[in-house]
Amino acid sequence: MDSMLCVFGSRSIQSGLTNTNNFKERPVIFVNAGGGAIKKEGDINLDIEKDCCFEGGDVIRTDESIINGGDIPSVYQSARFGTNLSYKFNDMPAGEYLVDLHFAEIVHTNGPKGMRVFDVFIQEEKVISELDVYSIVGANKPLQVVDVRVSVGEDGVIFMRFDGVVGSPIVSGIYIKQATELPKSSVKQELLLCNNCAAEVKVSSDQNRVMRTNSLARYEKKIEELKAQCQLKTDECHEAWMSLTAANEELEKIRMELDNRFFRNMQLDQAMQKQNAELRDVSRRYECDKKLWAAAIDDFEKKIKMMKIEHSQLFHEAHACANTIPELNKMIIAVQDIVAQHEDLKLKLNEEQAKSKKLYNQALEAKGNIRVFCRCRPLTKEEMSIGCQTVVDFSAAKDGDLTVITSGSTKKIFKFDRVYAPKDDQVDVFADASALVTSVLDGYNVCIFAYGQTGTGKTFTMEGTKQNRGVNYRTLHQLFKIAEERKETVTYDISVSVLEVYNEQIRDLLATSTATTKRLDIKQVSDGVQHVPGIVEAKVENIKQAWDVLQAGSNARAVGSNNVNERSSRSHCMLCTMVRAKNLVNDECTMSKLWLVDLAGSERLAKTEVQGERLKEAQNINRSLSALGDVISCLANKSSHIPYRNSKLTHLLQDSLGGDSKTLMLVQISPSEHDIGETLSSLNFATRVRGVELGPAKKQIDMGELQKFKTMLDKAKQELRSKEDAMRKLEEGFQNVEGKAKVKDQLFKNQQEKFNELESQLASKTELCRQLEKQLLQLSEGKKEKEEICSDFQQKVNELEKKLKEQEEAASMNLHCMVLTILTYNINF
Ligand SMILES: Nc1ncnc2c1ncn2[C@@H]1O[C@H](COP(=O)(O)OP(=O)(O)OP(=O)(O)O)[C@@H](O)[C@H]1O
Repeated sequence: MDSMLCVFGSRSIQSGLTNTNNFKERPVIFVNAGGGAIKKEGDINLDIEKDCCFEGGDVIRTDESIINGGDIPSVYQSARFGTNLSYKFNDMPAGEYLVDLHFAEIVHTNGPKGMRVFDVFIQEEKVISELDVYSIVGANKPLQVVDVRVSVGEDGVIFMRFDGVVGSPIVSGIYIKQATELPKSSVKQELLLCNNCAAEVKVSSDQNRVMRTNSLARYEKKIEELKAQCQLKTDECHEAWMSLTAANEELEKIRMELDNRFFRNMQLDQAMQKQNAELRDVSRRYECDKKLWAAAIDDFEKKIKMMKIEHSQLFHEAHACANTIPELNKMIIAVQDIVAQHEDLKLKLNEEQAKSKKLYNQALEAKGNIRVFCRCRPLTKEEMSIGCQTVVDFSAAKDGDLTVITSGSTKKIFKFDRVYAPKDDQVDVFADASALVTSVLDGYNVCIFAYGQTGTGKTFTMEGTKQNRGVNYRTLHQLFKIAEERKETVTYDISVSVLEVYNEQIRDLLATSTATTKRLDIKQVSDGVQHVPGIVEAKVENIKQAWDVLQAGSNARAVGSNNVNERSSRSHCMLCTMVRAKNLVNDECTMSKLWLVDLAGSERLAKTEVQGERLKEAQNINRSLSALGDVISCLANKSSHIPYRNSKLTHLLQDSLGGDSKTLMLVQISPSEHDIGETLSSLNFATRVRGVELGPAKKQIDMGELQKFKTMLDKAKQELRSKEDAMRKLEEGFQNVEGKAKVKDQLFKNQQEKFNELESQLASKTELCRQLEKQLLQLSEGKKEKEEICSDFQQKVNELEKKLKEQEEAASMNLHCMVLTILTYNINF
């Protein structure tokens, strides 16, 4: 505060107005700036006037209490403030006065310092310089500047001016009092040192004051100049500072750039390391692969060598083969000869087969196309139990003679193709009948039928029992057996039908139940071939299938009657086997039929006493059997008309009776004396058939001729067999040669394919090797490029670092110079 006081003798007090302010000393005026008048009270013997004599400024008041406000704190609760503020007291008697100025900061009570700074001039002399009340005492606290000596001249004016340095000046009170005259002795003599001669000069206070004022003015002027210089230097400093900041910023930028470069460099380093690692890996793999390839190539080369050797071997073999071509040609010619021979032999075979067939047929025909066998059953248990006598003698059965004791010693002799005694079994019967099976397969129609009285064994002979099969089973078995044997040269298509003729009606025993009632007729489909339209023809491929079908037919027959035997004796059971053959050698096709017929009991012929249904049955059986006899008789007599159509039986058998067809009649008889009538009847019927049909001429066939035929047949068969053997051997030889040639050919082909495959593999591997080498080259080039880029970067980074260092040094030099300049300036100052 004291540094702010510009007038000698003035002082400051940091508290409010008190009695100590010497009010008794001739007060002139006390103005309450910005406030009203305050009357003297208590100890204070002072009238304070309301604000007056001012020019400019505004009034401000506060209710805040004034700390250390003294005896009249209200003086500080009001103030005048503002720019261009001044007070002018007129009519003051000339003389010396003391002025007390009272201040309090009641506006900017919360600071900060420097908000209000001002100078105070009295009589145009600065008495207070840059006063900041707040910075000295704070807010709402009084500050007094007292005893500012003022001289009033003749004009009687005291003029006070408040000049703001920062903000507007403020004042709370102005106290003007008359100063006592200072005694002369009290005028203090001061000594001043002469600048020129260094002598001490005595000067009075007033003189000193004037000098001080003058030197103050000089100093102030000097200060102004220094201030201007300082401002200049500050500006320079600012500029230097700004350039330093710019340099720093530039430096920062460069540092950042450097960092970025460094970072990128690091990244590049990493990438390079990675690539180096990859490259190393690739190189390593390349080396491994190279080794593998080298091994593979070695291997391939070895294989190629081997293959070349094989190739040359094959080449030689091929040459050898080529050399053997003439031999091969010879062989081909030989084979062609063989083939020609084979064809010739085939032709001959055909001829021989035809001949054989013809001979066989002739042999059979020699035996007779219609043959009659007679079979006698044994006495039944019942017959034996009642002591029945046998009336049949088989002592000459071997020659086909049969003697029947008719009454007493009367005997009747019958002659047949074969006579079977009761002891003869099914095998014996079939042994003679089996020849006909071959004829069926050769394309001839065959008819085997059993004729005889009921209970004489017709069904036994034809069907037999499960343990002892009859003609039907054995014939079919033989049929399939021969067909199987001939399958290389002939294919057979076999089907069977089962029929029943009862009361002149045909019933299909294989048909379904609804069709059973359907009336069936016989139609001629082609020359002499009879057919029953709508009849079931079951295709069979083996004996089992055929037998199953026949059994199904037998079962169906049983459905028609409660008693099978009863029914069987009153109807004709007819099995028809159709054989369609195709000769694979000459493509000849044939179709033949085998009829196996179990006729109704013949005793009905004689019994005329029956009535009704039985009579009708008997008449029908009678008619059909005599029609059969008539047909056979006419055939034997070679009549122009054969009455086939007189019965369903003969009509059905039309294509199997007569012509080239073979017929075998099995006459079944009973040995019992009780059946002698029926036996003689059957034998007479059979004799009529046989006798008429064969006739004495045919029967007396020349046995020598027959033997000749047989020998010829055997010879032909023998020749055929040997030719067939030779043929087979030739064929085998040819096939052998052909097979060998094929094997060699295939071997050569395989080797060639293998060689080609290996060659293509080698080519692809070489290509792969080439591509990998190229890739490796590219990778090494890439690596080189990247290395170059990296070294470039490194160089740039080095350059930048260098530059940065230089810039840093330059900046620090600049800064150093500036600091030196400022320091020099300050020192000078
Ligand atoms: N050669 C034989 N050996 C043994 N038993 C036989 C012989 N022939 C027939 N029999 C027996 O005689 C009986 C009658 O035979 P089967 O039924 O075959 O006669 P059939 O002539 O067919 O009679 P039907 O005309 O009534 O059909 C059967 O029990 C049969 O076993």
